[in-house]
Order: sequence, then C-alpha cells, then structure tokens
Amino acid sequence: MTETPTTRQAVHYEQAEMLDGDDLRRHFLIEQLMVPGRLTATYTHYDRMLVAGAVPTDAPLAVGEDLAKLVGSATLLERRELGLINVGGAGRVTADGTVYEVGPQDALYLGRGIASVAFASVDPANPAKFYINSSPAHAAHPSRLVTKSQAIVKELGAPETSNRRTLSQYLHPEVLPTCQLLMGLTRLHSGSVWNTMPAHTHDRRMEAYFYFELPADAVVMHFMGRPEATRHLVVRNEQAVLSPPWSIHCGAGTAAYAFIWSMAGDNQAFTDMDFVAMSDLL
Ligand SMILES: O=C[C@H](O)[C@@H](O)CC(=O)C(=O)O
Ligand SMILES: [Zn+2]
Repeated sequence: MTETPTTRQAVHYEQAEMLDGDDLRRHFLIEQLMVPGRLTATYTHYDRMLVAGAVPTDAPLAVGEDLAKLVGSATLLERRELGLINVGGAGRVTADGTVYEVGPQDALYLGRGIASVAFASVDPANPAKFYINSSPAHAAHPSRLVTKSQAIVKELGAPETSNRRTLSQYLHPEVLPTCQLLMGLTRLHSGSVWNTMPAHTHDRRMEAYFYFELPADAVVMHFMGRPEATRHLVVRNEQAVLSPPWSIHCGAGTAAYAFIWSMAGDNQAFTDMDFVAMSDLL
C-alpha cells in the first residue's frame, strides 16, 4: 500500500521569511516517512525530487500506479532514477526480477527504465526501513547495490568543535554513474552534535536531510534559511527536511545521531558549495 502521496511546492525565501513555525514545518519538514507496512511518498518541486520511506512487514510493498500517475508516466522510473539506503533490518528489493539483498546501511541504485520495484523485509519482526529518493533522469545507468563497505568514507570535524563525524558517500560519481542523484550518510561520533558547520549553500542543487538514530527523547535543532536570515526546525527521529537552493542546512542534536543527505540538480560536484563565513550568519 502506498499512502496518498503529498506534494510540496517550491517556496521563495521572501515567502519563507514571513512564515510562522507551523507553516515552516508544513513546507519544509516531512514528519511521517517510516510507517510499518506502508510506502509513504512526498513529491517536491525542488528539482522534482521524490522523498519516500518504505517499511515492509508481512508482505512486500510494490511501487504502484499512484506514484506513476504522480509523475505522469506509465511507471515511476520510466523517466527517473531511484536511490535508497536501508536504515532498518535486512531488506530485499526486487527490480524487474532481479533480487538485491540490501543489508543494514547498504544502498541501492535503480536506473531509468526499471518497470517493477518491490520492497521486502527479510525478517518482518526486524523490518527493513528504506529511505528512498528519486529524481528525473536523462540516461539509463546500470542498477547496482552499493554496500556500506563500498562507500567513500570521509572523516570530518573535531571533538573540540562538537562536530566529529564520519561521512560515507554511496551515490557519488567516483562510486557509480547516476544522472542527478547524490546520496550519502553522515554519522556523528558520541559527544559530537553539530553537522555541517560552517554552513553552506549550493544554489545549483537542492538537498534533503533524513535524520535517524536519534534517541526517543532527543531532537535535532535543524537550521535553515538564507545565511543572513536563519530559522530553525525541531526535528525528531526519522523525519526529513527539505532544503531549498537558497537555504543553509545544518543542525545540532541534543545527542549524537545520523542522517542521510541527498541532492539533485545541475551538477554532481560534491565540493561545489558556497561556504558561509561565521561572521555572516544572522
Ligand atoms: O552538500 C553536502 C551536504 O550538505 C552534506 O554532505 C553535509 C554533511 O553531510 C556533513 O557536513 O556532515
Ligand atoms: Zn549541502
């Protein structure tokens, strides 16, 4: 079953800067992604990125006609590519008859043209949780499993600045070709809470953050907005934030956490960021 997909319109910063907290959440926070037995999808008008979560339990969850209809094609991936990272127990994805064993923290890339996709859990008592992104694709690149050990690992930050973290690049041009999608996972080390500070923007690409591994009573204060007009969103476990091209995206947790970042847009140069000087943040 797919929950009725919802659409998020693109918002100009002139409008965003007039919103109160409730409206800011309504536009930029996706609160419900991981619902047992459901596939939950949000269609965004930021580079047409689709943000979805699938938690298969007793029966597999198939990508159905509602998502194809949402993007106006015969199947969801007729003109799109898809990337996912499993943040739950062992999972299994079947794509046009090929079965991919997607273990915890493994990623899967499905290229343009794959007609049928179904998500399953190996053990329904410890279900897989697939965090899924899809964006328009101009070419058909081969589908591929990218295991945790195949990702490019970068060690960032320092304990002194409370931002010691390990970044793993899964969908990245040096790992495999994709059209637009870039995806990776950043995990904060115990005692570190800040991600992506100093902050940056990249007008060329949108970004989505999916926060997970937060203790039940912990939150991430996620900061967004133009560098000179920052706002915050209180984010809980397994919620996602949409970052428009004009927005910084960074956060501080009340405990350590992990998040999946993903981008789509004009280029795939991970390092193409406009860093914001600390003195310019307001
Ligand atoms: O454009 C890149 C993204 O914001 C993230 O990769 C940043 C991140 O994961 C981190 O600093 O930990
Ligand atoms: Zn970024």
